[in-house]
Amino acid sequence: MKILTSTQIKECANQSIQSEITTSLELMESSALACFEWLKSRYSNEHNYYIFCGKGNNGGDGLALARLLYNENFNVEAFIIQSSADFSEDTQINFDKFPKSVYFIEGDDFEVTEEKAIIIDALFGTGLNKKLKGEAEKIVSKLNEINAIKISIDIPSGLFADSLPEENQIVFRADETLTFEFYKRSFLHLEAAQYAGKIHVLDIGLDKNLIENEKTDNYLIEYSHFEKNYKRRNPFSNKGNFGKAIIIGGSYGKIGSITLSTLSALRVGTGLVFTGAPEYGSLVLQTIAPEAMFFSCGDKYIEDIQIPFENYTIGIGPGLGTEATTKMAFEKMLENENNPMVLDADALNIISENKDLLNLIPKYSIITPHPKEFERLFGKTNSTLEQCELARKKAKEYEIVIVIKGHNTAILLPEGTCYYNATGNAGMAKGGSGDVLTGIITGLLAQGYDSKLATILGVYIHGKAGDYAYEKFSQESMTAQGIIQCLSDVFLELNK
Ligand SMILES: NC(=O)C1=CN([C@@H]2O[C@H](COP(=O)(O)OP(=O)(O)OC[C@H]3O[C@@H](n4cnc5c(N)ncnc54)[C@H](O)[C@@H]3O)[C@@H](O)[C@H]2O)[C@@H](O)CC1
Ligand SMILES: Nc1ncnc2c1ncn2[C@@H]1O[C@H](COP(=O)(O)OP(=O)(O)O)[C@@H](O)[C@H]1O
Ligand SMILES: [K+]
Repeated sequence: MKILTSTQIKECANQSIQSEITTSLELMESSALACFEWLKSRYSNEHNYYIFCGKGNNGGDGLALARLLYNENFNVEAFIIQSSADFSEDTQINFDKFPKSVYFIEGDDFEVTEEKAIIIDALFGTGLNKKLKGEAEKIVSKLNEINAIKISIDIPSGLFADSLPEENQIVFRADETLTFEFYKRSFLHLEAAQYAGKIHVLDIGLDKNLIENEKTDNYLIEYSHFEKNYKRRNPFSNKGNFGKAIIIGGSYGKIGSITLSTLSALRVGTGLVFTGAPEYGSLVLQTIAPEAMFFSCGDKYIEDIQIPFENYTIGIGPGLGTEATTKMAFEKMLENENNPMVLDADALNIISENKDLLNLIPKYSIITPHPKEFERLFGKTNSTLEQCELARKKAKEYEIVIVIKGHNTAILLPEGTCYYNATGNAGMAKGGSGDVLTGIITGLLAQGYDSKLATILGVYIHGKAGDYAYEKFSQESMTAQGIIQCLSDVFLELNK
């Protein structure tokens, strides 16, 4: 899914209107209708709906929604922010059409009975031009204190689509946001996402051809991406058709991480998986992952990396350690390899201590830092959006794929595009989840997916398996091994 800026979204709406595909009033009605249908499918008319509206078009959506709810006998009260601004043209029409009287409010002079209350935030949408202050700030502050179900229309009031809020900025805190046609980019960054709650993208009937023509460098990964690019297994194939993944890592006390990566590479369909680890780990690896082959790279730590065959894809880093001999072995390996590989964890920590090594990373390799590892590699930034933009620059500069892991993992490609992921959950915020991702991406790369696809599909599958593990085991009880187990659910779904 494309992620467009608020200006582009407005442009799409304007063009739909100019080409007489729709009128602005019809767009408002269809937005309100989409919200109404969504609400109706989830909440009964036992609730009391308190709809807070501004005088712009976001408020118009709110007033049209209030009318639709009222006409179907829902309990609705509409509140309108008292301000010197006039209603926008369409909002005035919807204000006139609302059959009930409304409350004009200033500051905190309004009451909401908390029991069974649903607060709908239609104060400001994408037309907000600066931070909330004065009366608007007071209203939102009070709404944030009320104990009720809170739903924002299009975007939480006080938030911008294309930039992030500062600390202490007043923003409506929604449980759910009903956003129109596109994810706003800010929803994919922690600092803003905390205000938006669960995001639901509603179709309001904007012309899909116009959307198709809009240019962007930011996308959200969707299931269709996976469906379209997934390579089905030919019935006549043999193990030689599905690549050789070489997983390298592990050290004394950290054999578990390389075992997880090995199991993950096996579970995404790789033809042959080899694990290069210290001798110390061979028994564990051969017992837990008997399908993989083992080659020794040292005693307790990795000291020398000699890969005993050709045509392979390396994934290196989990549990690798940063012993002096390991660093040397790693550097030597980087000097000798030319094919794209996956670099994670300690492989990145070693590079952080010697930035010249960045230049040795083979083109189109994939690095998978979490935000702290990214910071150690490329420096501090003031926000996750700035970090993402720095990653875009670095991905271009070194011609590598950078995966910044987190709730909404961001993938930055050498050509300058960013793909965000929305699968996964907080049950994955545990040691070992990242090792699974390394194994998945290495396995896909080994099977002949190019670096871009291996990463996009890998990150998506990893989160999706995490979501299945959540259903099966709960967020608390799921483990990295549970994620690996649930990879089969993802592939079964795909093969249905
Ligand atoms: N473009 C689209 O595709 C569509 C947009 N719609 C709705 O329209 C919204 C955008 O509407 P508008 O552009 O009218 O803008 P908004 O309704 O977001 O806000 C504009 C109003 O807020 C006031 N305002 C702006 N910044 C303020 C601030 N910091 N403090 C106090 N007042 C402030 C302005 O004076 C104006 O009255 C969207 O978020 C969406 O809800 C939908 O109705 C239909 C389709
Ligand atoms: N709250 C969350 N929501 C979604 N995914 C998450 C969340 N927390 C962690 N993850 C995912 O789990 C993985 C954690 O990786 P990482 O931080 O390297 O952990 P480790 O090194 O312990 O395995 C990443 O892929 C990340 O995207
Ligand atoms: K809003």
